[in-house]
Amino acid sequence: MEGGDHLAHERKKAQFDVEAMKIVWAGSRHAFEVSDRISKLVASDPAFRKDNRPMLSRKELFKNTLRKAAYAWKRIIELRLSEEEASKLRFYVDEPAFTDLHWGMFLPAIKGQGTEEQQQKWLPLAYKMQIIGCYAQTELGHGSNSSKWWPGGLGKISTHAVVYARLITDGQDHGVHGFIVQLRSLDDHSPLPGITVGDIGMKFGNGAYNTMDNGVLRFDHVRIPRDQMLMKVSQVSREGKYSQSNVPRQLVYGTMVFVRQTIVADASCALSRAVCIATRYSAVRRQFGSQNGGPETQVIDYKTQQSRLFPLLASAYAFRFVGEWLKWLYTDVTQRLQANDFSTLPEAHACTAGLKSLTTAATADGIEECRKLCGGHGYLCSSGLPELFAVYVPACTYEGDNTVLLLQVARFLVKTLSQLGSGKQPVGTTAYMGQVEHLMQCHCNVQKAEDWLKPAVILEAFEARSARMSVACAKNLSKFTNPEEGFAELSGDLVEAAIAHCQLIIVSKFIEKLQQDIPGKGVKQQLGVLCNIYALFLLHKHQGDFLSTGCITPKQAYLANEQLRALYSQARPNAIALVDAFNYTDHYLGSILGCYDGNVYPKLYEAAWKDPLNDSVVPDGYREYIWPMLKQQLRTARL
Ligand SMILES: CCCCCCCCCCCCCCCCC/C=C/C(=O)SCCNC(=O)CCNC(=O)[C@H](O)C(C)(C)COP(=O)(O)OP(=O)(O)OC[C@H]1O[C@@H](n2cnc3c(N)ncnc32)[C@H](O)[C@@H]1OP(=O)(O)O
Ligand SMILES: Cc1cc2nc3c(=O)[nH]c(=O)nc-3n(C[C@H](O)[C@H](O)[C@H](O)COP(=O)(O)OP(=O)(O)OC[C@H]3O[C@@H](n4cnc5c(N)ncnc54)[C@H](O)[C@@H]3O)c2cc1C
Repeated sequence: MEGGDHLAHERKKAQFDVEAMKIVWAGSRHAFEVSDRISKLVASDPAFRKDNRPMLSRKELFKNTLRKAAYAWKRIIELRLSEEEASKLRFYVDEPAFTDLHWGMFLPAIKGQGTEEQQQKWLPLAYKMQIIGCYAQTELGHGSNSSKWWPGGLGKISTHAVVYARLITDGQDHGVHGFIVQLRSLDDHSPLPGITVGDIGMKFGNGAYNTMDNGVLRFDHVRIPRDQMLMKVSQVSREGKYSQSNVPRQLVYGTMVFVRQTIVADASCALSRAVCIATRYSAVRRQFGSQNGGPETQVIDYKTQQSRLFPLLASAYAFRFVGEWLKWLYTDVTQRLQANDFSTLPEAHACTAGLKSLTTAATADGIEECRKLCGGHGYLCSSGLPELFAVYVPACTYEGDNTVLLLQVARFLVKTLSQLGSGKQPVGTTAYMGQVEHLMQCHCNVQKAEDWLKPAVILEAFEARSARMSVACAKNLSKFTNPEEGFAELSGDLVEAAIAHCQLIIVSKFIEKLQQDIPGKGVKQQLGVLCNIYALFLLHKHQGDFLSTGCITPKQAYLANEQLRALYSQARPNAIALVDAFNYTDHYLGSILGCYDGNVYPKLYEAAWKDPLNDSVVPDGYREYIWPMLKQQLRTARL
């Protein structure tokens, strides 16, 4: 079948209103309209072409990114795009660039940690891109005293950086503070005296994150004017006297709370993109199983394919909703901080750190699973999956290594439990710890598979598992005379307790979403199926935790799995429509396997001939290397 919509028969199977689901996915009608308009704007502009990325050398690739970034900025100004529209434009251009760090970290660091005066001086310059900044925290070695290593945008482009370094006055070390430092001349871009700066080299994958100039930076007797220390949290007077404002020191790390929150929202985008490709292709691909000469089976109909694919589809939706909630939490904590209420900062830190860790790990693994779900063709660059994986996977490391972040969550959980004794009632995402006595001894009430569809049953099982794992850690910790030693010794268990807590957050926010009014025929019902798939898939995957803590019985674990299989069958007819609801353009997906019309094979065939190797029938190098070898073989054969 040439042309036409090869997935039309699949789209007809949908049991819900896809247009209404698009609004739910986008967050609101307004968000949908902005996203739809900007995605089409980018897709229709040849200046944003990206299919040639894997073929370009590093220098060509980087220059191409600079061109795109400058062109995007020009379009933002010409079209008078709002901040929301501009960030959508960046999203659909789909190419990491120095501008990400400028807008995503340099500006927020000044906003969060600069005084009013400092903000007035630096923000207008940064907003007009008259200076370009990056965020320089990580070191080559360790200790905030060797070389900075990794900051994006630093290597070749940034004129300024917010540099994190130890502040020492009168011989006293006051710990790490942020400083605005000019790195390069605003006239000829050469590094200022005493500054050594450059790119750290090629990274994983062709194209991918190599559009970014991650950099190295060294200082040799560089003087930073006193008023360029970010002084909202602490100050140094003209006389060199150090003082602290009446705000928690942890605000120095506030930029990370902001960025981790955006990374969670971004995880749902990356995962949904991979899932969209794998789902469409699974409906197109047929392999084996034909009976009486009929067509072969669509691979999406294999239960094994469904049990690998549908939990990822459900996770994409789950991460979307938890990302939405996290955005609300971040806005709330920001408003509180402005009113000098710091009470929710530890929770915001724990939630952003933990959810960043969980969602990026699941997304990175999920993209790779989607590649495998597409069989051999998934390994072709034209599937879009290799580049997506290569560009995404560092999210497990940047903004805090995922294990290090889970240990931050574990500290927060242990602290929360220890405060129960003093009568402090836990709130927010740890409110369930207030019921710890009940959760330690409750019994799951599931008797038949359908009982697992009750939100209260699911929630109690996840709460009991999380509470019991945290309490077990706290009990074991109390056996150590040195708490830090105990924490180090038990860190493996603590990480698992943190994972259980974060999974509970994601499950509970999905359930809360379903309690809202959701318009559109069948939309809520489909989301209910996905929510149950997400929860029961986790329960099945981690059944060791649920069983060993006595939260469920082996029979109940068996029933959960039985229910999960039934849910996969319910999701099957809706699968294509559920990925159509992401509303991704073919340009954004960048994948032949995931193209909207499903016309995969002719496109794969055509794309192969565009590969530079096929420019000539006989390749370069044939005369030099192959021809002499063939001749040699001929001579040997005659002998
Ligand atoms: C108009 C155009 C628009 C265009 C728009 C374009 C927008 C584009 C947006 C793109 C978004 C950006 C893209 C991002 C790309 C990625 C770039 C990557 C950047 C980085 O990686 S930056 C470096 C990040 N580094 C880390 O994350 C290090 C991880 N380690 C930590 O986080 C450590 O905790 C620490 C280093 C911060 C501190 O360690 P330390 O040992 O000194 O302290 P503790 O861990 O013991 O903690 C002490 C107490 O402080 C609390 N804490 C820790 N961190 C935080 C925090 N962030 N917030 C609040 N509180 C925090 C702990 O809980 C401890 O508290 P306690 O009560 O004392 O126990
Ligand atoms: C693509 C990319 C972009 C980046 N962009 C920036 C940027 O713009 N600005 C910036 O400042 N930085 C940036 N970074 C650096 C990034 O923030 C760090 O790499 C990250 O925080 C991890 O730190 P590390 O590299 O020192 O890893 P390490 O801390 O050395 O981790 C190595 C291993 O040790 C383990 N480990 C470390 N500490 C502990 C512990 N306490 N307990 C148990 N296990 C532990 C980790 O789990 C990991 O397995 C970027 C990194 C990447 C890959």
